[in-house]
Amino acid sequence: MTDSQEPAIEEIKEKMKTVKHKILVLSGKGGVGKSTFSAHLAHGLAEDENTQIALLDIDICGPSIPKIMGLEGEQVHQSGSGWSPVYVEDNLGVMSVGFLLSSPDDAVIWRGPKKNGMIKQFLRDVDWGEVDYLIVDTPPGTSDEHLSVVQYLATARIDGAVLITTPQEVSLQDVRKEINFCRKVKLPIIGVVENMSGFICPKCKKESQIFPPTTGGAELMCQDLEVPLLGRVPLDPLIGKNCDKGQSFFTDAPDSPATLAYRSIIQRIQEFCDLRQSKEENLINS
Ligand SMILES: Nc1ncnc2c1ncn2[C@@H]1O[C@H](COP(=O)(O)OP(=O)(O)OP(=O)(O)O)[C@@H](O)[C@H]1O
Ligand code: SF4
Repeated sequence: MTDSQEPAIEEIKEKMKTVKHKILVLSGKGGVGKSTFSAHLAHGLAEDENTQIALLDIDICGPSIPKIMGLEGEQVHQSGSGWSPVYVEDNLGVMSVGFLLSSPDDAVIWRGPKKNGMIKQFLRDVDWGEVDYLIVDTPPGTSDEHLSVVQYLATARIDGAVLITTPQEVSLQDVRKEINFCRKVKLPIIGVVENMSGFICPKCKKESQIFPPTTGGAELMCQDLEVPLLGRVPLDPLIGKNCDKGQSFFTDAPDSPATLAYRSIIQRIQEFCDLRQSKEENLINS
C-alpha cells in the first residue's frame, strides 16, 4: 500500500460506517453468470422493503449490470454529498462505470492505476446512505480490481465472498485459484454457487446435464477444499431472456426451479451475514 492511498482508506472506512454487510461476488472465468447472480441477489434481498440494497459493478472494462438491471442509458448525478446511485426501486441503488459512458458500446481501455482510481471513487464518493447489504460485482479472475477492492475495504470489514462457477472442470480450475486468492488476502468465503447446473425440462421435470461435470463438479471441489456449496442454479432460458430485457427473473418465473435455487442460496447468504454480525457483537460485549 502506498502512502497516497492511506487517506482514501480512512475516507472509505468512514463512508462504509453506514453499510452493514459487504459481499463480493467473484468468478474465475467470464460468462459463468456472476453478474446475473449479483443482480438476482440484489433483487432477492430487496424484496423485503425494509432492507436497503446497494449494487456496485466494478467490472470496469465489461460492465453488464446496467443492462441486466434495466438501467441502460441512465446517468449518474452529482449531489452535495457525492455521486447519487441510480435507483431501480426505492430500496435498491446501483452504481456502475456503465453509467459514465456515453454509449453502452464504448470501450474502456484503462490500465490498472486508472481502474483502481475509479474503484476508490466508487467506494468513497457514492452517497449510498444507510445500507443493509452492499453487493460488489467484480470482473472475472483475480486482477488489480480484486486486490484494490479488498485493500480499500480491509478496514471496513467485508462479510465475505460468493464464488460463481459452472460444473465444467475449466471453470472449477479457475475457482480453485479464486479460493486460494481469498485465503491469501484473508477474505472469508461465504460459499460457492454452481450455475448452469443441469436443465430441468419444464414439461416432464426430468433433469439433464447439459454440461456434465467430468470431475465431480462444484460439490466435490467444495468437499476437497472445505468450502460450503451454497447451491446449484439450473440453466433456464428465461434467465437469459429476462437479463437481456433488464427484468428480474423472479417476477416472471416465481416458482421455477432456478428461482427456488436462487432463493435458498440468498437465504444461506443472509444467515452467514447474520451469524457473522452476532459473533462480532458478542465479541464486543464480552
Ligand atoms: N442459470 C442460467 N441459465 C441460463 N442463462 C444464464 C444463467 N446464468 C446466467 N445466464 C446467462 O449467461 C450469460 C452470461 O452471464 P453473466 O453476464 O452474468 O456472466 P458473468 O460471469 O458475469 O460474465 P462476465 O464476468 O464475463 O461479465 C448471460 O446471457 C446470462 O443471461
Ligand atoms: S425429457 Fe426431453 S424429451 Fe422428454 S419432455 Fe423433457 S425435454 Fe422433452
